[in-house]
Amino acid sequence: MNTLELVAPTTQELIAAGLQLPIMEAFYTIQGEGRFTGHPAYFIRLGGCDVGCVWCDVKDSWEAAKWPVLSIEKIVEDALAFPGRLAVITGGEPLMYNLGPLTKLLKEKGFTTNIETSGAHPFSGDFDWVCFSPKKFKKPHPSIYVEADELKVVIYNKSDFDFAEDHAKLVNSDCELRLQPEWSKAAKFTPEIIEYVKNHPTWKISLQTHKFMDIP
Ligand SMILES: C[S@@+](CC[C@H](N)C(=O)[O-])C[C@H]1O[C@@H](n2cnc3c(N)ncnc32)[C@H](O)[C@@H]1O
Ligand SMILES: Nc1nc2[nH]cc(C(=O)O)c2c(=O)[nH]1
Ligand code: SF4
Ligand SMILES: [Mg+2]
Repeated sequence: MNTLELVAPTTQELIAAGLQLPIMEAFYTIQGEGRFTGHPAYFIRLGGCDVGCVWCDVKDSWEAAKWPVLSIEKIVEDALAFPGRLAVITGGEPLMYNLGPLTKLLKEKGFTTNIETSGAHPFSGDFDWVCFSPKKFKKPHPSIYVEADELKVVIYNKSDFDFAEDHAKLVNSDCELRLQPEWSKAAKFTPEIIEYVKNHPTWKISLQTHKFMDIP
């Protein structure tokens, strides 16, 4: 006699498959940074990051276990409640997860998909725009360099200009290059970034405009 045993997958297996993901928060706002500054967008912030930037503005996100695990169907259903159809996947570090199923479903439902990533984990997902923000605290995975549409380097100290140039050599020639002042050092570094961009015109400035507008 044949016995057919059906074992339900565990949460860990569903997360590994990218069918469920830990969600710290999701909110409809205005993209504050980079290429799509000013565009209305639905942000999906995944929990979990192992990069450890000393100046990270969302340290609460780091511990994945703190956040509820939702199915990708629920994540996309929640996004559909708002009129905008630009979805930004961020974190935490979103590439800690398999983003294939979530981005496939978002696109099936009519969303344009953008990602904010440090590139510290292997690339996954179907994205219309990849914003790559490399970090000294954990080396990017080599898979990010061909994917990046935008290189957005945070300037926290002087050596970050050289770090930015080193990464500019590694991305595609059509990748947009931006320097973004670290928020707490913005008063000190914004004037230097302005001079740098004027003297190195392949670069542009990105500001965290949502913080000036006092929106999420
Ligand atoms: C919070 S991170 C999440 C996505 C991903 N872990 C990453 O770092 O790209 C989103 C963006 O905010 C930037 N960021 C984080 N903290 C910042 C700060 N204090 N000042 C300026 N930019 C910051 C990151 O470099 C990244 O471009
Ligand atoms: N408005 C707004 N724009 C953003 N662009 C990137 C953000 C992020 O934390 O990934 C972010 C964010 O947290 N809020
Ligand atoms: S990689 Fe992103 S989420 Fe992680 S610590 Fe750095 S800025 Fe924060
Ligand atoms: Mg942010």
